[in-house]
Amino acid sequence: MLGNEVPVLSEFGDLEIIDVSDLEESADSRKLTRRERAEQFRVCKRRNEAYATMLRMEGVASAAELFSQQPSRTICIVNIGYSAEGLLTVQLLEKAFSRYDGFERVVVNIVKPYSFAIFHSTSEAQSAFAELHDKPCPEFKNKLLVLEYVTPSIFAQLTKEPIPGSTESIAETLDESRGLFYIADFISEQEEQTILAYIREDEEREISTNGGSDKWHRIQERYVKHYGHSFDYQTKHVGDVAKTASQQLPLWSQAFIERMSECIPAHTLEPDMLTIQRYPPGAGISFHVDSHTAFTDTLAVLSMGTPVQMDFRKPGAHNAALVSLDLEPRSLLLLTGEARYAWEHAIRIRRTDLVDGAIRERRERWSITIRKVNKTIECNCKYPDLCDNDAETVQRLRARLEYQRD
Ligand SMILES: O=C(O)CCC(=O)C(=O)O
Ligand SMILES: [Fe+2]
Repeated sequence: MLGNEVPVLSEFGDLEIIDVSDLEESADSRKLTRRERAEQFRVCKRRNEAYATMLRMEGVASAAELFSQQPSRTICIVNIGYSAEGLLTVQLLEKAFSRYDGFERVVVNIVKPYSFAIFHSTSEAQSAFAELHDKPCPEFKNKLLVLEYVTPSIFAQLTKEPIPGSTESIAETLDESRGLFYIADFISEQEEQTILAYIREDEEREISTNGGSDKWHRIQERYVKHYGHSFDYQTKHVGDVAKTASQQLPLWSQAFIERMSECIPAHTLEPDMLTIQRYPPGAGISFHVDSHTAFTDTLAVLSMGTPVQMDFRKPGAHNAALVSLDLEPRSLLLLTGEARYAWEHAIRIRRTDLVDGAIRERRERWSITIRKVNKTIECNCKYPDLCDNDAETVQRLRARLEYQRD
């Protein structure tokens, strides 16, 4: 068991992020076997990431702004929050902390991968801290808990507590007036089955004609396949043509693309790129805005299989408000204008969604995203927060385009 041998990463003043490669040289790690050392690297890396995520989400540059050097009755669990365990997180944390005298409650916010445990008194919190910090926690598969004392007044969720999964804290809404269109039952069940059968058929054909390999690419836990153009996940722009399943959109997509245009004529898309994504249960896509300079205004997402919750947030805001939208199978989502350019969207990586107070298990989901490539690689939107028009990578892509034109 590694226990206390794992280096402590948080130093006051500034957060000290340990370079995991330094561990190789440390006297302690030399006594460990290769396997133990690999495990130590992994734990250390995860811990670095947990601190960095918390700083980023709270919008602060240094750990000293978040954590208190003095013990307090409120403990932050830096590396456990609402995530893959979904609502269970609350119960598991309660189980872990309620073993100690003076435990009052845990606070978990559905948007945050960290959480808080509150005790009646500072001395009771200190006893729990001493027992739990940096120790394997049986409730979380023996993960080492990373704890810090905090002053509650600086965390919005400790002063005003949203119920996990509730939408009460939403300060803004997204609707048609802001460019979000949601059309339930855009295709019928029969059409959904037909499209899924075409997807399977294409895969079988690829395997038989490509010496046993298909055109799916794995991105984190999900699988993607591109038609028309491929996508480069580094540059967030059009990628290598060899990575497409075909340079044409599939024939079977024509009918629903036409229907899309009829549905909302003002947002006719004339798409030249189609991406199929397959999400096994628990998979998701992290918060992002589809590059402004890579694609034109309207983005369309057709959902199939199991329903899933999509979250939207405005970037940069301290304790960003979240808007959640349930994407039902067979629905079509259109993101245009403000909803497309000024909000980030994500599908959280977790196995359950909380919908109307009930836990819903996720099963397999497919989505088809339809876009038009922005040939100029330029954007002059009025939403600069998320605009990549001036990004160095984009300037380089534009320069290359001009060079090719000359
Ligand atoms: O799969 C989805 O529903 C959304 C996918 C998405 O946001 C994207 O590919 O940019
Ligand atoms: Fe997206």
